[in-house]
Amino acid sequence: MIEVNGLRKEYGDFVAVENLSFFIGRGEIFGIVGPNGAGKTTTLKMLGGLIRPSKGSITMKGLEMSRDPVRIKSFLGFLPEESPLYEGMSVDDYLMFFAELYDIDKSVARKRISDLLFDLSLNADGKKIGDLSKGMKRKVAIARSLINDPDVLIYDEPASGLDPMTSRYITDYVRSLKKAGKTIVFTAHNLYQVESLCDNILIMKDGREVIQGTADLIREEYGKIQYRLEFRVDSTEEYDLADIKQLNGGYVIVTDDINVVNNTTKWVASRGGDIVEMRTIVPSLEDIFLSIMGIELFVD
Ligand SMILES: Nc1ncnc2c1ncn2[C@@H]1O[C@H](COP(=O)(O)OP(=O)(O)OP(=O)(O)O)[C@@H](O)[C@H]1O
Repeated sequence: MIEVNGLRKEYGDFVAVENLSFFIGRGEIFGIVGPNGAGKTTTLKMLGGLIRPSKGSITMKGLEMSRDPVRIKSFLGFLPEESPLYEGMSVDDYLMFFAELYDIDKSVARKRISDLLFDLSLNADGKKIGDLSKGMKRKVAIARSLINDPDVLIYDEPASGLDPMTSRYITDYVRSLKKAGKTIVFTAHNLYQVESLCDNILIMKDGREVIQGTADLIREEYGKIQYRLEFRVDSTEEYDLADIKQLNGGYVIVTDDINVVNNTTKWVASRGGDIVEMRTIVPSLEDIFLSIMGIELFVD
């Protein structure tokens, strides 16, 4: 459904996205995660045809974005990170306004709007958009992204910054959109959300791919079982088996090598020290993500 090859985006001298390639099958959910500034929004904007890549190609349903942007946009639904809404309009008028932009027949639009409001549990009671809660505004933006009944949805952090209930609701709603056959690309900061929703995940850092694949593949590649050994000895001056950290008057090592654990245990015993605790840790996707980002885990 979507094929991206060698995508690059420069802003002046700054390269925001570099050599990104991926493939998304019909009806799949593809999640892009990465720290602030990783290039996620820039990537989505290129996918949405809002900005032009400096290099590389985007193909959707066999159409090339650089050649057929208008045709592609007719089957796209784009949800920006922050959606400017017309605050003075009612929800119905606002959605009808966008339906008209898409040239949708009035009676079809009316039915679609009423279905969307029902599906999203969005009862605005005739209020102006400006008077709605943050979660309701997000739902209005989602409804707008669906007004043309698109096949492909590009959602920038659809559920972030919302209360847990609305966030959960939107996550479940995205899942139901997949069931309805939509292909979805979205960015998120919440790794649990990504893992629960996505068929494939792309982790980005500094504009580049770190890894992509299923959550299981990422776990296999980066999520080796870790051993955490905490011990006490008088001095670690002669210890050179692993990186060592001081903690609570003792020492800790974290390693994926069981031999290091065994040899450290022997070394501690030979120095007359004590093992305080030995445990194994199966990293979650969140742990893997943080460790890819260079954050040291499991030491404390
Ligand atoms: N119009 C622009 N001009 C110059 N630099 C830009 C522009 N838009 C984005 N950037 C830079 O490109 C980099 C990637 O930005 P982008 O918004 O794509 O990151 P992101 O991964 O979406 O971050 P966040 O999680 O904070 O939304 C950042 O360093 C950003 O400052």
